[in-house]
Amino acid sequence: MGSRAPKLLHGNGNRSPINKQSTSSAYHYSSNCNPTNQVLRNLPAYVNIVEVGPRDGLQNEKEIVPTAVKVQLIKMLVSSGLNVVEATSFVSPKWVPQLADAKDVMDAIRNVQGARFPVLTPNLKGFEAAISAGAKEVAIFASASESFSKSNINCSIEDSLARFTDVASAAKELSVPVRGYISCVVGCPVEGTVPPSKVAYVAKQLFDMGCSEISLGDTIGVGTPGTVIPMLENVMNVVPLDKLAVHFHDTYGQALSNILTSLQMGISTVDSSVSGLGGCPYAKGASGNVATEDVVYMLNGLGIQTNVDLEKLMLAGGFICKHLKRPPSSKTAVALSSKKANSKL
Ligand SMILES: CC(C)(COP(=O)([O-])OP(=O)([O-])OC[C@H]1O[C@@H](n2cnc3c(N)ncnc32)[C@H](O)[C@@H]1OP(=O)([O-])[O-])[C@@H](O)C(=O)NCCC(=O)NCCSC(=O)C[C@@](C)(O)CC(=O)[O-]
Repeated sequence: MGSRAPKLLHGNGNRSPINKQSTSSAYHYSSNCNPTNQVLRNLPAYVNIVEVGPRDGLQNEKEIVPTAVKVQLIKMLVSSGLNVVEATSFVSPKWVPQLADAKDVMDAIRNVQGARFPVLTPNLKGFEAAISAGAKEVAIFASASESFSKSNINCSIEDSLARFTDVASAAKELSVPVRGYISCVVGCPVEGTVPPSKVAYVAKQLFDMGCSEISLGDTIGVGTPGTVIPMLENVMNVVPLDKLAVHFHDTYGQALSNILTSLQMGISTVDSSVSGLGGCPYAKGASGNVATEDVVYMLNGLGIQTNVDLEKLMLAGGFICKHLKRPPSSKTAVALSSKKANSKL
């Protein structure tokens, strides 16, 4: 069913609006990529970045981040040009206390223009609360690993799919788009290797229930191109390529290579988290998401449009890291701050 032919090729024009990107030489080394190069020619001309920092990035933080700081972070991310910012989750506050202020966050960003603000909803209760709070898009989150499904949402994969069918039907009635996540697409902290066929099975279920996009999450960051390619091939056999996104954590430093591989296979939607914040509270040992700054830096280098101004994005990363009392941790922020420090010597 899924076509392997990439939709957006270098030099083929673009469906998405493109703002001016930062071209300051400190932030951007211009691309000399030849779009006819064999290796590069399947790359998309535009990559849609789904910024998950305010949700995935913060959900694991022990100290409660004040609502005003979350709202300021979201506003700074939007002003950097990111046009999809996952804002929060309508989950049980007992399970994820950090996001107990979901309604307040949504109230505060109600009038922010220029971006979509999807939110996570694990069940109908969460969906109804999200819609009452003004959410226009939601996301449901399944797993390809039985053990992770139980630890993350306290039910089996099949039970979760039944719950998500209810959410997807309620969303359809209101014409609310639903994103479907799948966790543990290559590995599970308990079960180890996850078979690609299992990921494809869950992906097909989510697609059939009406998900407009399916994000494939390497929750514990164990994937390499060697495991990501067969997983994507299996999923692409059952879900159209343009409905797929990738979501990599960077535990083993493989996230950017996995993203590049995914782009070469025709994916053009990538999740990432400002300053590499994140980690799932129910995936012990998993490190943060790939940093949005590093994704943008790589895409700039490849001459791929993103809409994102790297300089403004780094201000957002600096802002949240200052609040969390830790240095910005994207490779790009570290490199540019040491470059600045050296230039002052
Ligand atoms: C799914 C449940 C709710 C089941 O939790 P449960 O305890 O099995 O559910 P329950 O139906 O028995 O309800 C227990 C209590 O929670 C309440 N409740 C029930 N639902 C809600 C709701 N929506 N909002 C607020 N409250 C809710 C419910 O009202 C009740 O309250 P009580 O009577 O005890 O006072 C729970 O397990 C949960 O909230 N889990 C969320 C875990 C989570 O957010 N994990 C992180 C997100 S997934 C992720 O990060 C991975 C991803 C997406 O980024 C991709 C990747 O990297 O892999």
